[in-house]
Amino acid sequence: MAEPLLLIAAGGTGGHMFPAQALAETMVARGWRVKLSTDARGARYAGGFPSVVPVEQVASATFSRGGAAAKLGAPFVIAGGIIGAVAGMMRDKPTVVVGFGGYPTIPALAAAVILRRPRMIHEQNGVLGRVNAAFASRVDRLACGTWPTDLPPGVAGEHVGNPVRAAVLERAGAAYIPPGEYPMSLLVIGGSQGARVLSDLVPAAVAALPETLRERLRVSHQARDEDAARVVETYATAGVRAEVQPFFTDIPRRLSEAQLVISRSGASSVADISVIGRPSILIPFAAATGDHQTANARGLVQAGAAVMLPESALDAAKLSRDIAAILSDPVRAETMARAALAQGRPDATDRLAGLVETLARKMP
Ligand SMILES: CC(=O)N[C@H]1[C@@H](OP(=O)(O)OP(=O)(O)OC[C@H]2O[C@@H](n3ccc(=O)[nH]c3=O)[C@H](O)[C@@H]2O)O[C@H](CO)[C@@H](O)[C@@H]1O
Repeated sequence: MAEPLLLIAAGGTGGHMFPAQALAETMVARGWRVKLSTDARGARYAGGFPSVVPVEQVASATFSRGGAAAKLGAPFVIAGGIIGAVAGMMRDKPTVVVGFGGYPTIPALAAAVILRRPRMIHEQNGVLGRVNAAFASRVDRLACGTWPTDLPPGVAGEHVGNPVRAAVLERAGAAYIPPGEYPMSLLVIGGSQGARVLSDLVPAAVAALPETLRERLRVSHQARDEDAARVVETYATAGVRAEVQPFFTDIPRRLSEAQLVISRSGASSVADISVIGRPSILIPFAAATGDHQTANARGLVQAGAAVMLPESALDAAKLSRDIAAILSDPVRAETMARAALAQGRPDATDRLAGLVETLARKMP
């Protein structure tokens, strides 16, 4: 008998593609054949998938970007995509279909509904994205990366967690050194694109810290290129040692060395902070769809692992007080670190793979 086939459908952002890649790697290792369905944007990330995974490109269609013509044409592009996906699915007969969110997942999920193939969704955020919400009641399983996740009435989700990178897993639960009378590390990250608000507020907040704290601080600050010069200058004027980069490629190490993390609450950032287990101040991106970054932060906040500061009510003075409160209280910082670790799901990929295999076993 041929190996079972998993069809993975994922949209064009890193936020959807990275967890999809983690599942692909695990299923290939478990002896499955895997196929990826994505659009041109997503295909840019396909190089990270195992080389045995063929990529089927669907036409991009979105209602949220582009001009009026693109939006008017989107239903036709999607309908064409569904017809193509039905034909492909009749030929390939995938054992299971998994969608990771984004418009490019519509053809594969719709074809799976039409042809009654076993199907599931993985939602990374604490609020369902538009496409995942549309299919939530039409799939066999709904796996959630964030917990709790806001779900429509009558829809049940299962918490599996968000897959994290192998380099993060290597430092899962690394020993935490609480703040003290020695050099301390503060990590400031804004997600894959960086975040201007953190460059506006954090250096000024750090500059306003009591001198005894300031002189012991070592800051790693992710700043967009256009913001870097003023960030560097504010830290230098305050006499604070800081390393400023547009993207740190060694985040797992910096996270594990940090006494405190200040971050946006994108799904993977929250997952990384939890799996390694560090105290954090989270500043959700207010314009995210359905305010999902606030929902992403909720689990850590409710567990006492993080302080959430909404951007609308935030200034450098308030942020400075919150940083000082955590860095001056090693017992609290250590409790927060432990609470973060308890929220981590280092086994997220395995749990997701387990759900796929359970669905496959239910096949007639
Ligand atoms: C602005 C926006 O809409 N962002 C969305 C985007 O997040 P976005 O892709 O910005 O952010 P995520 O937090 O999900 O992932 C960022 C990843 O980059 C890493 N990192 C960060 C900084 C750095 O210097 N180096 C580094 O390696 C983080 O540790 C993390 O692993 O997709 C996520 C998943 O759907 C959503 O939750 C976010 O709301």
